[in-house]
Amino acid sequence: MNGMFITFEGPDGAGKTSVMNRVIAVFNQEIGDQLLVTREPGGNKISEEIRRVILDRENTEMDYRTEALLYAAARRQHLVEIILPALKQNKLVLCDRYVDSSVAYQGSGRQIGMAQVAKMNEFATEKLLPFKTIYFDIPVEVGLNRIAEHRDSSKIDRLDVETTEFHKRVHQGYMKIRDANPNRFISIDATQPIDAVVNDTIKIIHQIAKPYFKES
Ligand SMILES: Nc1ncnc2c1ncn2[C@@H]1O[C@H](COP(=O)(O)OP(=O)(O)O)[C@@H](O)[C@H]1O
Ligand SMILES: Cc1cn([C@H]2C[C@H](O)[C@@H](COP(=O)(O)OP(=O)(O)O)O2)c(=O)[nH]c1=O
Repeated sequence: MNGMFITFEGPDGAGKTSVMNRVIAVFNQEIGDQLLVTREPGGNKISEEIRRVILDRENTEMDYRTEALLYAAARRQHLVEIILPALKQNKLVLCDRYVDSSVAYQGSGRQIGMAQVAKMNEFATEKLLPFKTIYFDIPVEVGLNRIAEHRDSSKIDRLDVETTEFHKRVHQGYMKIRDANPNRFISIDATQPIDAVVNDTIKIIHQIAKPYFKES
């Protein structure tokens, strides 16, 4: 497999989406169509439909294992339709969330078990992991406060309305994944002002993906 696969991970409200949008603008100038930016769950028709089912606030009866399976199904389709073709074309792929989100949210947050969720996702991904994962490090309360302060209430989804306890377990899950993968995880202080977070992110990606930027 060619190309380079990098993921963004972190709790809700860490600023991944905002930073990703700013980073796209810069990298588009620098490497143009060598770049593919995408997000989970979604990015293609089938995965977007699954995403709508998962995040619908009306779906209160959804079983936690169903939720985990749906994320894995959306992930599989997104991998096959979007990520793998881009990697085959040697692209730099930046993806907002991937397997670590399931292990942290469903495995730890929902308490299904991190090892089981990781195992189930190995089936979905055929064990493809990112080369590096940029972790947006932020205390749970700071992330949740950002969402409460800024987000349009019509956009609040089924996971945003979860309890602080749930989000704390998600955070603990991320800490365990980070400790178990010190070579893959690179942490960014996501509590900084957005300009600083964007600069750190760009600097790190320039470093990890040097060959893509050598002519820019
Ligand atoms: N560094 C930052 N400082 C303050 N507010 C931020 C920062 N980054 C993002 N935000 C705000 O926090 C909210 C959540 O950010 P978002 O990018 O959607 O996070 P995520 O995608 O990680 O859930 C948004 O309203 C955004 O404007
Ligand atoms: C990919 C993935 C996301 N999620 C959750 C995290 C978010 O709360 C939600 C995705 O919604 P999204 O609006 O994309 O959130 P964010 O901007 O924070 O990335 O789904 C899981 O629980 N498991 C997963 O495998």
